[in-house]
Amino acid sequence: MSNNGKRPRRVVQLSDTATYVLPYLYPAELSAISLTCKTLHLIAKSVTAARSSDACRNTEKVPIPFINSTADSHPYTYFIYTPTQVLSFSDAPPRQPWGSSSLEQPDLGLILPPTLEDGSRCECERCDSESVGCPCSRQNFPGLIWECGSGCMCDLGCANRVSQRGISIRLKIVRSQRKGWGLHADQFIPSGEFICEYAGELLTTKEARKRQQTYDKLKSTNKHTSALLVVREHLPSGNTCMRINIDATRIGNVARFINHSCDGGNLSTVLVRSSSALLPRVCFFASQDILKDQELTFSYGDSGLNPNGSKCFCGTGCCTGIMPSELT
Ligand SMILES: C[S@@+](CC[C@H](N)C(=O)[O-])C[C@H]1O[C@@H](n2cnc3c(N)ncnc32)[C@H](O)[C@@H]1O
Repeated sequence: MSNNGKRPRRVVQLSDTATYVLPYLYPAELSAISLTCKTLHLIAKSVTAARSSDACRNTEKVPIPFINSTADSHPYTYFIYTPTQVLSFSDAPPRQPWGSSSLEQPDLGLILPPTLEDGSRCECERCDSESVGCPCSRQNFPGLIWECGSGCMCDLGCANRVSQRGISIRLKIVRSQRKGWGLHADQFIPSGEFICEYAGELLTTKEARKRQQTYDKLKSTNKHTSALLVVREHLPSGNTCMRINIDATRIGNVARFINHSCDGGNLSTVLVRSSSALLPRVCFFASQDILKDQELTFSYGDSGLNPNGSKCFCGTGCCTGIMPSELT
């Protein structure tokens, strides 16, 4: 026996440990550590290559790469990936290695029991014919869709769960000089196709206002873009409006890269409600046929609301020249 009769010690290589630890680092930490030695430099380089090859960190059905052929050399934008909405983190969000989207949060789809409506029956092909209260039997309105959810008898294969299966169309995140990153089609997308959810941290209005103020200050440095979306749902009574604040700046999905277009763009924003879920999810569907390489855009709102907003470069015939921004 070697090592004076003791059990041989496992030699932990620097490269083994670094390969495990470096994917957790923020970009500034990664670049600092890559300066320390050749081994760490090579590992940091491979982490950067993995990050820029798939913004979704291997968690969606298809990779969504960053593509930058402008003069600046940003290989990617760093954010924590979540495929769906999460409750807000008051402190810094947890670190996340590439290839993981778990944020250890309660399942927002299970907050409320399903609302049962007497006599309503599920009509989708997967649900049990005896199930009641299934959203299949509810009426969709413009801008609102009812989908089956965890309160139904069906599984994710149900035809009435289109927006719950993640992203399956080919997309890419392309950098432009004036608008920064933008989400583009990497295949033909027919009108009506589900694109993706607007995933991010769900904020109270108080927190949303606080963060918007911080983002507005940071924006003046020209180095920071934020992705705080405010959507209002008009409740059936007609008198009440529910405000949903989703911040994808620190934690989100690729919807955070969708730029504004004054002509309304080629995406429609739809609220999707499902059984057992307290809050609707904000989802994007193609509002027209979209060609490969075309940029995906939607209207952020009415630019007349904030005449001091920043410059718009949507390039459409009806461009107002000013980006809409939420007056919080
Ligand atoms: C939700 S982010 C979209 C992704 C962003 N372009 C990026 O690089 O991360 C919103 C920001 O993108 C930029 N942006 C979006 N649409 C734009 C437009 N039509 N013209 C100029 N800038 C735009 C603005 O800086 C805005 O604050």
